[in-house]
Amino acid sequence: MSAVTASEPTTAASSTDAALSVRNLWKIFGKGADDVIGTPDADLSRADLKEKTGCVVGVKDVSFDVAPGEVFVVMGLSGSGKSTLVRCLTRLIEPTSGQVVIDGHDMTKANERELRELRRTHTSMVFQHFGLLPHRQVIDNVGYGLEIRGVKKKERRAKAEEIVKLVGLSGYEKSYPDQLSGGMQQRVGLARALANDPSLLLFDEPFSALDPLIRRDMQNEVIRLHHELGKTMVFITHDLQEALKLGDRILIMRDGALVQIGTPDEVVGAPADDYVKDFTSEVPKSHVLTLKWVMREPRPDDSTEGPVMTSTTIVRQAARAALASEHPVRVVDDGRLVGIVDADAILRVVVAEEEE
Ligand SMILES: Nc1ncnc2c1ncn2[C@@H]1O[C@H](COP(=O)(O)OP(=O)(O)OP(=O)(O)O)[C@@H](O)[C@H]1O
Repeated sequence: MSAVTASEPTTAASSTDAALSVRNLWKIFGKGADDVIGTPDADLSRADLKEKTGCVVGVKDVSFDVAPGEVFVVMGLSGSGKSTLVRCLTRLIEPTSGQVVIDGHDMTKANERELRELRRTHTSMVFQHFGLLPHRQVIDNVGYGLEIRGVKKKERRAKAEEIVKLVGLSGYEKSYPDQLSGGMQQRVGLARALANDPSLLLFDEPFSALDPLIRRDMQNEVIRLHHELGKTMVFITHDLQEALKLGDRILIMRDGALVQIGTPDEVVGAPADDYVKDFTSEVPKSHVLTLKWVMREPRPDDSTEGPVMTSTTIVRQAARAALASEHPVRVVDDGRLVGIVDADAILRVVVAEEEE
């Protein structure tokens, strides 16, 4: 693409104001795991390390920050380390080394008691297999976390009822989990996570077991809840479409290591390597790429009469107006002309898509 792609990779929050800050996180499974980090063995590939020491790398020296209110997606193939990573954040799996800070609290330094408290008050997790209590009604499943925290029954009920309504389960308060469909059970899972009012919501492939249509509904539900509540979310998935749909930014993992972090359009527009390129090859580019990826430098002889759009406009949304105009699109950010998009540039993205 003859595009002006000059832009800094999206900046994450600096570690001081981040909702979640992860530094040099490692998880190595197996005997002698503690002795690997800091030695040349740590640089071996996952397969070579396993052959030499019997240890398996789950997470390999991963660092990133998540900004407050951000939806941060972690994706990768099966075995790439996503579940291990998300479990290390709250030390459901004990990291081998590294630092995890949630809302200014160093999870990795906390003692057992502090850790339990931090988990309860700052995080909630939504699992693939719901993890609901079968002998409890919906309302009591939703209020369970509050009960553990010692919240009085009346207050618990009121909060649970409010959240049940929020996730669209009104009328099902007295149902038991096995009386609900998979999608509804996962709504209960979501409600239970939200009832704790965590600052960080963790999702571990929550919709993987659902039918495609229900899955789409639930993704939309997450988007809606995010708009309403603005919670910081870390969302694990192996599905790129899901990652692109939900993520403000996406972290791509392979063999435990971080391969790329970027916004959806960065991952699709400038894949870091062939692994990411393979993932993104099937993605309809016009649905993800923004004008930033197809614009060229302005020239003095450019028409000043074309439609004006921002560089973050998705190509598909720009296409109709761009193609209907006799003049090229003027890309203007903060009152400044930053680029020009010719009809050709739009067509190249759309046509390339049809050829794939
Ligand atoms: N308890 C364990 N002991 C040894 N190896 C483990 C353990 N748990 C995970 N692993 C290994 O760590 C690597 C990462 O696994 P993990 O489950 O985190 O990947 P994933 O990306 O979440 O995969 P999936 O999508 O299949 O759940 C894999 O090679 C796995 O076999």
